[in-house]
Amino acid sequence: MNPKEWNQAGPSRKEEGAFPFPPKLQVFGRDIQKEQLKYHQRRVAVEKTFTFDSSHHLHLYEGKCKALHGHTYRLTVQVSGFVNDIGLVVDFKDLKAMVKEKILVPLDHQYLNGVLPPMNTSVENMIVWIWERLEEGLKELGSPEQALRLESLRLEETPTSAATLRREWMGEDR
Ligand SMILES: Nc1nc2c(c(=O)[nH]1)N=C([C@H](O)[C@H](O)COP(=O)(O)OP(=O)(O)OP(=O)(O)O)CN2
Repeated sequence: MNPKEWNQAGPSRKEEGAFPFPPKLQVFGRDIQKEQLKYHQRRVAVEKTFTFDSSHHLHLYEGKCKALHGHTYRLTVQVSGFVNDIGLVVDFKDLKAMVKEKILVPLDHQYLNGVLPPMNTSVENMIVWIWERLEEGLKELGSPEQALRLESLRLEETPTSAATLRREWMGEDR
């Protein structure tokens, strides 16, 4: 039985080994209208994780990290906002392009002490620099009504060591 015949057979088919198949595919404009694509008017957060490989070393630090070494960093970016007409806060594809331009291109396969502003290249310092860059990049995404904002970042240096930054902390002086 081909898929078309199966569709016509509908859900009443009860043969041995049969599996449920949608009786018909939803057709835009007939079964669902544009106004229905946006289900709610709530703020929702989406997350995407990226990796980049970089070398670095720490100053005034007694331990193995004072020597030049490398990490595969994992960066998780959380963005919140109101969904657009088709039910997306931000297209993951657009978020990826922005993070690539602002963070991955400058940092991936680079010597962090050489490409970041003068600072110790700890995850605590790096995550604030990353926040500033992403907040700038987010201005180019979404519409004003969506009110997109960066909610949190997590930067993992190793599988067991990470820093977290939250939006509310960026407003704190100490
Ligand atoms: N608070 C911080 N401490 C350390 C940082 C940092 O950014 N912030 N960075 C380092 C080093 O870069 C080091 O590579 C990572 O440290 P560590 O977690 O100790 O690495 P290990 O591979 O030894 O991790 P284990 O899972 O414990 O083996 C040092 N400190």
